[in-house]
Amino acid sequence: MNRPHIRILATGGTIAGSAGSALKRGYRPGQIGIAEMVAQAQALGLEAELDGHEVAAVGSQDIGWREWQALHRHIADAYADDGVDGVIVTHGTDTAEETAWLLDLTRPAGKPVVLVGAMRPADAVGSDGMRNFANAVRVAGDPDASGRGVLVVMGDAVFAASDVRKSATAQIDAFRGFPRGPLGLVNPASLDWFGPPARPGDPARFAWPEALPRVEIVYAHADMDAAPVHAALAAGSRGLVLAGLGHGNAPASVIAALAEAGVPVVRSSRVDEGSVDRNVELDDDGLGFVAARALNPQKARILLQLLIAEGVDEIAAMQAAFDRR
Ligand SMILES: NC(=O)C[C@H](N)C(=O)O
Repeated sequence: MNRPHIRILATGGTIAGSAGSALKRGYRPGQIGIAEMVAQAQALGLEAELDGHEVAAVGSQDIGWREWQALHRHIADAYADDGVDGVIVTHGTDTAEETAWLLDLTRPAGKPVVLVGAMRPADAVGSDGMRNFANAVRVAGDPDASGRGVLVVMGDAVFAASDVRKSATAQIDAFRGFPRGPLGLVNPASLDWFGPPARPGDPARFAWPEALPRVEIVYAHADMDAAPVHAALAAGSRGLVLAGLGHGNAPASVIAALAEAGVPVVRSSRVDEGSVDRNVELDDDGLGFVAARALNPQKARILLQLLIAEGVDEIAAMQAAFDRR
């Protein structure tokens, strides 16, 4: 079999991070250039041809619209290039789930697109970066990875963009999938999928938007008032996501302010696990809210931004998009 040709799009993150000493805790993300990373990977003898582009060199806390536009364009170029079999995006782990989900919603489920990061910088004792990278090469080069949407490879597991979430601040095993766990397990020598691709041949769900509208997340807590809702609206938010208590709840004064906000409101939860469903403790039909279902607040925000950008304004149509995920 021919060796797959994989395009690496580098954005920085801890996978390219350096502390300057194996024993230092402090480090800076995005220090190792793509040429060096590709050379290190090739020295492992991976069965793939790699070419690299540096899209950015930042911690993913600084990733946003500019980098997303560039990634989307580079991935479209890779799709159009018959010589490229798959794409890897090296990315910080803090916002990997948001980038993966945005790309997943705006790209057809064709050639594999795999995000990969690391929890420890490249020069740390027991660094996970090169192992995760070698795993990502195995996934991106596997024809069976296509038709699964954008994937995230971390900690020897492969996750779907819709499910993946960072759920630990520092452990190597920081990523989980909800409601589905991993789609497969991977190591540098082997890859096992737990089922066939769910979306073979699926087109993109959304066209790439000209801009993303401002959507704020309101984080709920005990003894809260409606000031954050008013502040978000004053800042020009065109939609709101509630990172709610439990099943997407908030104190009565906050719910009243959300119902009167005059912009679409999606109820999600600050709790890490479980779905937020319609009309359970709150009358979503009467209040005009959308239930985020299994999407966490940061991913609900991206979906709401795309819906608003596309001109969708009916609550039922928005709810249908969240029901489908
Ligand atoms: N582990 C990491 O990659 C964290 C880093 N702050 C980033 O997201 O870029």
